[in-house]
Amino acid sequence: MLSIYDLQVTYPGRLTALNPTSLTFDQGEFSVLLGPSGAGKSTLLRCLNGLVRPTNGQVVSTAHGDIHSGSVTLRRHRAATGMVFQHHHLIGRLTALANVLVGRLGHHSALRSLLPLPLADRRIALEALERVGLLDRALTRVDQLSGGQQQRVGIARAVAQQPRLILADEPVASLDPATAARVLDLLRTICKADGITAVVSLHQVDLARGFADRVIGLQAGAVVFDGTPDQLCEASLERIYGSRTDAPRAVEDERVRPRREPSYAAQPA
Ligand SMILES: Nc1ncnc2c1ncn2[C@@H]1O[C@H](COP(=O)(O)OP(=O)(O)OP(=O)(O)O)[C@@H](O)[C@H]1O
Repeated sequence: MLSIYDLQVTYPGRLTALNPTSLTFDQGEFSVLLGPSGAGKSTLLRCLNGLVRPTNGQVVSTAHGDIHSGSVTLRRHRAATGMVFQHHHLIGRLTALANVLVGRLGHHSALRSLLPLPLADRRIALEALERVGLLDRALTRVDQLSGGQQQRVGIARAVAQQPRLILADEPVASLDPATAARVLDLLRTICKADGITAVVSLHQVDLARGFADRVIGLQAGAVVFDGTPDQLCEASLERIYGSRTDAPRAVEDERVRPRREPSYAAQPA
């Protein structure tokens, strides 16, 4: 569905945030990126939607080929890619519905999106809000919603985009453990129902174990683990986090979903 080949990112100042890396993300796969701060998780995610242009290597989607082969290709790839951020990136003074409608803008020309969007877009946005359980809050300003509700609006906005790919950068980092598990469960459920490929960066190992089909561990800009959650043992965590004591503490909450059988085979490291 989406592959990266020898992808490398060196930022100005010559800091290499991502060493040459090759990975393939299969259609419908729910992958979690783990790694300590500065390991390169955000850089990898931002490369996947073309927000960061790699120093070397390629990002190739089945639908569009090399995403940097032209501005139209990049625009199409981005239109098919939903983003979910830690701090939501919502407009607080606007309603939940207005924020979700932002997800529809990529389906229209810049000129057309200056006009009110068609009713069909409003229907899609309302359906997305219904799927995240917030239809009754459609006309509430998002700055009057809780953090968990705001993140569900962020997910609805990505879903309303009708994407093939969702990239989520620490989507539950600002939430309490129980809310974090519920929001992640919702994201996974929607991705699985719609066959959306998801790449999600997390700091909580337990959530990765509970929700991922595949875990990719990064350390200092290199992939040091690539496998199923079952394969994520103490030694793997040590490779990712450097030492056992550096690994984020387990989330002790019975509402964290129990591990299910992984639906995807381990990828080669
Ligand atoms: N725009 C930038 N310019 C220069 N250096 C950058 C830039 N963005 C990130 N970096 C550096 O690249 C490295 C990887 O950063 P990145 O944000 O990808 O890590 P991360 O794993 O997402 O970290 P965190 O978990 O703290 O968000 C870090 O050393 C960071 O300081």
